[in-house]
Amino acid sequence: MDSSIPASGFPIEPVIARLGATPAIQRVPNPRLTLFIRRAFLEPELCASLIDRIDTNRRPSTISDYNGDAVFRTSETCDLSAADPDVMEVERRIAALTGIDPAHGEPLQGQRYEVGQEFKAHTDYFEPHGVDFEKFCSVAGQRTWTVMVYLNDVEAGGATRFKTIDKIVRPETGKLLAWSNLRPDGTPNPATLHHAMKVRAGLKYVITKWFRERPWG
Ligand SMILES: O=C(O)CCC(=O)C(=O)O
Ligand SMILES: [Fe+2]
Repeated sequence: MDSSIPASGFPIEPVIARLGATPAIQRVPNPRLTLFIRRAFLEPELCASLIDRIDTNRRPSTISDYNGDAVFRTSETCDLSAADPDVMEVERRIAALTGIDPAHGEPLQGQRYEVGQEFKAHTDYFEPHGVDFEKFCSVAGQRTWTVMVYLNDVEAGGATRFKTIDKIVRPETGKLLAWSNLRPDGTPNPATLHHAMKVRAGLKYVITKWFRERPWG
């Protein structure tokens, strides 16, 4: 572990410096949001193996702070086993990339979208004044960083749109996205708003890893 990186990923500057110095990573140039993209972070074989896990173990996705829209998030979710060697390999690589302590991470999840499924515009941080804040954040605190990896090339649709900064990221096998949900001053950043747009043809698979202010377990 790199001792210069805060275990939680906050303050964000040391993580930004580390990611910024990583070969093959690009930072999306925008003053309002810290967003990095790394293509081909995971090789196709590992992605395929994770897709198998997600296919066999999925359940309907859920949301916090229910907003009355029953079709806000229509995808399926898979809780990936921390004892699975492929999952352990992904965890190890995310830790090596970011320097953030795995103890501050929620268990790795997979998400699967069929044609017509989406996750409408949302933020990954929990609304500090939302009804569910206590329930989701009393132990581990707020979400600091989001790391997600697309596991396949989607035939049509399924891009991730960061509305506020007008940036659209297209799914591609093994492509990683990492962003800070917090601003440098620690407040949640509304410019992280993102929409997993409807898949138009084929299937879409991603994995998501969320880091917290305090240890998870
Ligand atoms: O599938 C995507 O493109 C984004 C997924 C996402 O935003 C989430 O699971 O929180
Ligand atoms: Fe999200």
